[in-house]
Amino acid sequence: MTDSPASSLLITNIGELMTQDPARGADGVLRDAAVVLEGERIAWLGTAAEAPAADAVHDAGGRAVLPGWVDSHTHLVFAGDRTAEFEARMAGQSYQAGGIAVTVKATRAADDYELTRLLLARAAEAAAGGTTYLETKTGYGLDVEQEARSARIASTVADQVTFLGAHLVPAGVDADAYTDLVCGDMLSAVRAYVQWADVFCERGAFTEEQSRRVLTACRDAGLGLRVHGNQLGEGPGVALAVEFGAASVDHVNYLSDTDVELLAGTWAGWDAGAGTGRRGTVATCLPACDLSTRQPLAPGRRLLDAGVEIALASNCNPGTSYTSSMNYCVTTAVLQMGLSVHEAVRAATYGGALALGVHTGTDADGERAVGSIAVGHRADLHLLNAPSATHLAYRPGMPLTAAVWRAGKQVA
Ligand SMILES: N=CN[C@@H](CCC(=O)O)C(=O)O
Ligand SMILES: [Zn+2]
Repeated sequence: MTDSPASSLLITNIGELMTQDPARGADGVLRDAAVVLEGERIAWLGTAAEAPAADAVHDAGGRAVLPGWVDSHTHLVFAGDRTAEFEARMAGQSYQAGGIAVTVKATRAADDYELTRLLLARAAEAAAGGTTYLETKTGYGLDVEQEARSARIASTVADQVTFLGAHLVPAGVDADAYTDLVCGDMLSAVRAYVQWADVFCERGAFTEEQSRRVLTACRDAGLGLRVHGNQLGEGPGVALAVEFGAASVDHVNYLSDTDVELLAGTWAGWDAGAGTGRRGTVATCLPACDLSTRQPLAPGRRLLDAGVEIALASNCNPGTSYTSSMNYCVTTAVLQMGLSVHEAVRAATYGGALALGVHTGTDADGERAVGSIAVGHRADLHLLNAPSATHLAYRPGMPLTAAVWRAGKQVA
């Protein structure tokens, strides 16, 4: 059952409130805590004994509350299914970028109503799993009209939208001519609907030179930049992302020492403890994708130890990662990537917000910071069916999401 919207809501009797607010120091955890939501924002937090009165009360029953997940990398605007490709992969075939074409065909064939319905269902599934802030991408249209349609539909559902016309060169099309199209008419057609641009810089997708052209054109058009890089082997993706000052480079499975040094260099002016200073390029790790493609897990531990800020995201898409479960990503990061629970939750909340530039302050639209629990931030909260966040790793696969508030409204 969902609460009806109240002007203020006190969530009290919280056993562990993991704020992920850097201003509270390395731990940022409050015990026996309470939070007051007022409209869309967090109005107060502190110990339950000191909580002010509110219009309504929700008893957390001693359970844990975290910031809602910030899923900073998804591809949710698609139709069709790639089960056969997944089965072939489980039987030993390797992932090839060319599989994207199967989804492009199905997506082009779906009408607006169907594509919107599918996207809404996926966004609802993500919210039910604790995701309160969602980025999604185009990239299954791959012509001017279809990319613009994907961007328009995505913008009606997702919090932020990324233009990924440079996902794959369609069969039978000259790669350089297609790159020109991405940088020209396609970019103009999507521009009104997107905040970011991305390029799949990988063998079988876009070369370094083509990626550079896409990033230059999109930067000149005023878009923030992100890169799909170093997913299937070492390559120029990370270096390009750093050169262009991209907000994030995603996948990062195969990193040279130089790649790690380059990423770490972007964070030289950042105080991770305080969450202040000059933001660098986030390394976004996608563990569900790594498992589904049987790639080595991204070296999250190595990146953190080098001083790189990381994010965890689902990469929900029909080819390499058909799940939006951020609980699963966090579980995997702890059990298999060597992150502590606190580090994994941070990467899936504050880290995602950093990767999308919404970790602090307000943006031009007056949107509030997400990914951490602090006064004035958007009231995005995830109540676990467990006394602590540790249970996400301790009880893998269990249904631990008890309730979710997005912008102050209970959505699960
Ligand atoms: N790597 C490129 N793009 C997606 C996969 C897209 C697909 O295979 O449909 C990814 O992030 O894994
Ligand atoms: Zn992706």
